[in-house]
Amino acid sequence: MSMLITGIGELVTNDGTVDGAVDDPLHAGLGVIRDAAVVLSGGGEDSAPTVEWVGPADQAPAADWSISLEGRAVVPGFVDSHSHLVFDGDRSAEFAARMSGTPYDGGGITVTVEATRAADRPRLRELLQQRVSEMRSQGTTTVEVKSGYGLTVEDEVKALRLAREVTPEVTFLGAHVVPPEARGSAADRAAYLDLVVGEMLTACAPHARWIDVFCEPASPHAFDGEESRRVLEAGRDAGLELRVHGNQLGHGPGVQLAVELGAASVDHCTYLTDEDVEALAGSGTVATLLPGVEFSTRQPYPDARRLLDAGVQVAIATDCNPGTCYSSSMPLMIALAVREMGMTPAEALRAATVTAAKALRRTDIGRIAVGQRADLALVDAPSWLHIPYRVGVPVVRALEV
Ligand SMILES: N=CN[C@@H](CCC(=O)O)C(=O)O
Ligand SMILES: [Zn+2]
Repeated sequence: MSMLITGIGELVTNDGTVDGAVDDPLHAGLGVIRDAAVVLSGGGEDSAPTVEWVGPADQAPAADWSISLEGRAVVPGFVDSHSHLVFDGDRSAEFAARMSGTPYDGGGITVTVEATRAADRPRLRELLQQRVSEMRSQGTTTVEVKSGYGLTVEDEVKALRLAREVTPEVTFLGAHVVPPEARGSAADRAAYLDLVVGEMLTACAPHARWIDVFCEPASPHAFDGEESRRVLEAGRDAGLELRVHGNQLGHGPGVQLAVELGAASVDHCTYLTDEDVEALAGSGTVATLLPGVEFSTRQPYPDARRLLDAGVQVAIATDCNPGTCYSSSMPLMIALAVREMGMTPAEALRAATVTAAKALRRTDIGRIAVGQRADLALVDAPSWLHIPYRVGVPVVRALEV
């Protein structure tokens, strides 16, 4: 079966070479076609529909079905490459305290660990599914989901198996923080790290694609450079691909380690030296910025302009989690990237789609081109620019095909 979607006022393809693309700096790199159409085909039990044709509406081929979007815009579905959706518990009071000056140091993660351990599987599944559907309703069609609020072998496996029900982009984050029961002494901390790279990794690796570590010497609860290296190397040896939480709370070794070990992405990047920027620019590692975190912790925003001008590949993601950013909204992240981090609207949209796909090493999403997955988001407006322009207004949602 094929479906023709026509009447698209503005189609963002993220393919700058596409025939008929608008030549205008406002849309630079987006491959925008006006008065466009796409044809989608396939889809069934085991395979997602794909894009079969893209171009001006007046050249569109016939298809089995046809709908008109009556001048609305279409963009590639957002790729949210960083989230922590498997959790229970409430930390809204922590947010309120931060708004009046209490700094974030990662300590509140323990509150979520306790609540998540206490929640049964159906409860966690329900919460996870609600959060994923909240994301779809704001245009996100791919999401990465981390464990990291279990921190026992059993609880980490439970989180990963649940995450796998909603996405293939599943990340083992046993090295999120040292759990409360292992904070008594240096020996307890070392034993926890042994567990993470030993029995926990063995049990978790079959359920995950990625391994991540909170590399943050500025937090007493997270991991330093050598500990992080150990986690990442063990994960790599177990067949997992690498991602890093780094340079969130202060300068540190996260970025250099991520680049050295060939991680797909290093996320946060709030505090960077010139050497960090230079290392990222010469690497295949994407810098994923999480502006909702700075919004919700009152930290300074990362300088996206500095990274882009140096030639770094920059993605943006929500980091949706109960501590540093309980927002699932990629449109909000785009607006913050534009307003607070020096990105143009076009750069921010690419960061939320095609570059975020790179942060997940995915080539089948993030663009609207022949052969790509048919992951589209519908903008209830004549231009994609309404995404940051109408901040806080639900103008974009995943297109159900
Ligand atoms: N920084 C580490 N982890 C999360 C926060 C987790 C939490 O506070 O619950 C983050 O990405 O910001
Ligand atoms: Zn995170």
